Amino acid sequence: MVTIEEAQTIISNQNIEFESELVPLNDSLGYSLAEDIIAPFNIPSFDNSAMDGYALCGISKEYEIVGEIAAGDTGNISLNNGHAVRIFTGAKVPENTTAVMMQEKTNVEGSKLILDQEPAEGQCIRRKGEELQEGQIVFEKNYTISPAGIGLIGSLGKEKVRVFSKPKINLITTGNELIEPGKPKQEGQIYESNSYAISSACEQFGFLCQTRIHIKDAFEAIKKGIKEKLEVSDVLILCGGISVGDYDFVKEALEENGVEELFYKVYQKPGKPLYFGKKGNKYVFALPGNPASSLSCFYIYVLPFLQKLSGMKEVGLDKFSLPISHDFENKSDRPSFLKAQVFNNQVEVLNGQSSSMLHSLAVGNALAYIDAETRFKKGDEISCYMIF
Ligand SMILES: Nc1nc2c(c(=O)[nH]1)N[C@H]1C(S)=C(S)[C@@H](COP(=O)(O)OP(=O)(O)OC[C@H]3O[C@@H](n4cnc5c(N)ncnc54)[C@H](O)[C@@H]3O)O[C@H]1N2
Ligand code: MOO
Repeated sequence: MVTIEEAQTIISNQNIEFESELVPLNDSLGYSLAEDIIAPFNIPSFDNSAMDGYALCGISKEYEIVGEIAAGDTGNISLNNGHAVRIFTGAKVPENTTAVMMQEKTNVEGSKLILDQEPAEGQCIRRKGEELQEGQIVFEKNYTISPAGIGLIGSLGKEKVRVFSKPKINLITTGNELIEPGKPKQEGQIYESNSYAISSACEQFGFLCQTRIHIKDAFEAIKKGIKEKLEVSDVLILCGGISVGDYDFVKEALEENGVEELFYKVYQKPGKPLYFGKKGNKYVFALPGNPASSLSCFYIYVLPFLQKLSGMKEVGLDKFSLPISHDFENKSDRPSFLKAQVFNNQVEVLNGQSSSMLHSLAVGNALAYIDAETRFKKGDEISCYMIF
């Protein structure tokens, strides 16, 4: 049995052999860069107008309009003192432009342009290189690509980016009592639901569970399933059958497949029988079958590991310390992750904390971490991991 901190340290200390791939920019959201992105040219790459209006040469209140430049025009026009050209947002400003005046502050009389006020030098001009200079590092390796990041990389003219590959994940659920939703249910059976919760939690954070299979509580079948799925996985997630019952075959089946145990059992509630192991550069999490245990363990242990494997710098759920909105006593002798709701900068620990109960996890948005046998008074600060 290890502590929560020990388990987290074992997970985060794994030496990872990172793989990278070239992906189309459009598919790169949520991936982490496997190389620095360097600006191949200045952004903006030419001085351009920030407004629809007039490019002006010299400081005055009256100008002669001598032409027009639209966005995308490539011509090289040069202005003389007292001249103005009609210009539009994003269009290249002519040489010798002193300033741009937005059209709302101008009056046109024939070819004369009359301003409400004199322009300030340089106003409404976006200068070449003011955002990024050629050769500058735009994003460092390990940057996780956001929508704005995709936009900026696109503006550098790149159509593909080299990113760290995301882990290949497969999921095995076990248990004789479990049947697929949609099928008729007999007394003593329950619907299999953990695979839905875990695979969608993967998706929530940009990971894909390649396959989900279900195996009955039969040692040989579980052993065979692990062998097959381990071959095609970077991370194999099992769910159920990891405790100490006569039909809990997962740990032994992992051993027989040559998986080395990195830890088994964490002093926590829920999720005590959590298992983590490895075979070569493949990793296995065996999550306890109780629905709230498996999903909590996914969030606290599996997610940061998947993110680490994907080359992310910041891993794990967002964590905040917030005041609790009511008195609370954790009666458990184990440190606990409690289903909670963060609202208006306060934390409410929800009813229905049993490891088998998903409703509180489904309507809540956080896991509140509380030490064993601890009392909280309303207003005391409590650590919250945000799950949504
Ligand atoms: N004698 C002991 N018994 C148990 C201990 C213990 O220390 N000593 N630990 C308890 C704790 S804590 C947990 S958590 C569970 C975990 O057990 P398993 O990982 O072996 O899970 P199962 O027994 O297979 O299932 C537990 C529970 O969850 C339901 N389940 C399982 N898989 C699914 C699924 N895919 N979808 C929906 N529900 C699922 C299953 O029907 C059981 O009700 O062990 C305690 N026992
Ligand atoms: O640790 Mo178990 O997950 O309490 O039910």
